[in-house]
Amino acid sequence: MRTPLIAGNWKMNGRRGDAEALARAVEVKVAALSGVEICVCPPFVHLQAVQSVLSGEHVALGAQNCADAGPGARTGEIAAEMLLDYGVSHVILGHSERRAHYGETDEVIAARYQEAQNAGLIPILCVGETLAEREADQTEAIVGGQIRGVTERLEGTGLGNGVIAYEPVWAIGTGRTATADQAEHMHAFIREQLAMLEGHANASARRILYGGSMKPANAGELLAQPDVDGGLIGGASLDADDFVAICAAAQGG
Ligand SMILES: O=C[C@H](O)COP(=O)(O)O
Repeated sequence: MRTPLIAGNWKMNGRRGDAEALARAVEVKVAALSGVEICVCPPFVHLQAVQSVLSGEHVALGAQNCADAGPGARTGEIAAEMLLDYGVSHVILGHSERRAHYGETDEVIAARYQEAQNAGLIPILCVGETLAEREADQTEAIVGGQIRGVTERLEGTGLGNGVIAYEPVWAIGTGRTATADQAEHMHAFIREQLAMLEGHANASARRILYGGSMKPANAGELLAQPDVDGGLIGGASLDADDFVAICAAAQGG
């Protein structure tokens, strides 16, 4: 039984006051929900402000990245263990925006994943193909390569307690979501790949989230798919009502 996880990726949005207000609204509105884990991932500089308005009972706190090495000479980076001081439990890694704008490779993403695991954080590893790759019939090759490219570099614990997020790049922030069939096909494919890498028991226990223009209007159908175990939500996570409606759709899903 996989408990669904809905994670809000606030990306690089909002000033401190906006972050506090959004977190406060989410905290109040999700209190009545059950059977779903909920996490919000504000920008680093707002982690403390958001932590201060969350009770810790209903909404977990996530970061949007962590460093590929321990504390030391890494200007501009945040070490995984530093996040622990702010009550952070989850960390998004390998988001397509990080891959595209900052050149993050599977190698560096694996190093970040290892650091996150060593600090006791729950990594949310993002994978997904671009539109050109999909149109060239390369979707499975790309996504399978991303999964292997990180998993095969991890020591000892493998993926551990991590979560996978399938995010087709062409669906991110575009309003064009994958159909429920497209999402389920790729989630089942990812689970097959995981089974080969870490065995059936681990693969069937691992949560695989969908991300890419998930909204209240399409969340129910996507989350009803057997291999879709939650969502990584961008735009809709900036509106408390929309985000909570998606969380409600995931209850018991
Ligand atoms: O991390 C979240 C994804 O990039 C999805 O963003 P979106 O919901 O705005 O399409």
